[in-house]
Amino acid sequence: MSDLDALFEAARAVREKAYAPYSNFLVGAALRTPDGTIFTGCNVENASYPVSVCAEGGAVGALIAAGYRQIAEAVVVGDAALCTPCGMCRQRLKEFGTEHLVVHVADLSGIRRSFTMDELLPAAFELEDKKD
Ligand SMILES: O=c1ccn([C@H]2C[C@H](O)[C@@H](CO)O2)c(=O)[nH]1
Ligand SMILES: [Zn+2]
Repeated sequence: MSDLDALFEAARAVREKAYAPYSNFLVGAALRTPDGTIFTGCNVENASYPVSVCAEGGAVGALIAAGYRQIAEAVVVGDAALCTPCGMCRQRLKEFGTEHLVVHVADLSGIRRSFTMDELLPAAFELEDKKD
C-alpha cells in the first residue's frame, strides 16, 4: 500500500467514528507529518450547531498534542459531495502546512481532487514572527 493509500484508508476509517446526527454528513481527515506519522480526526457536531468541530480541526489538535508541528499531506473524506475544507479549516491547515502541503479531497471510493495549500487559501494571513 502506498503512503497516500494508507492516508486515505486512515481518513476513511475515522470517518466512521464521526458524530454528525444533525447534518448526517460524516467526515474523516488524516494528516501525515514529514516523518510519516499519521493523525486523524472526525467531525463532532453539537445540538448548539456552531459548537461543532470539523474533522480537520480534530486531526490538527491530535497532531499538535502529540508534539508535532508540520503537516506534509492531508486527505479529507466526505460522502458524495466534494468535501473541500471549510474556510476556517483552510486557515488551520495553513498554520502547520509545510511549503508543499497537498490536500487531497476524497469520497468513499477514492481521491477525487488534489489541491495545494495556495490553491485553497491564496494570499493567506500569516505572521512572520510565529514561534514553532
Ligand atoms: O471539510 C469539511 C467539511 C465539512 N465538515 C463537517 C462540518 C459539519 O459537521 C458537516 C456538514 O457541514 O461536515 C468537516 O468536518 N470537514
Ligand atoms: Zn472546517
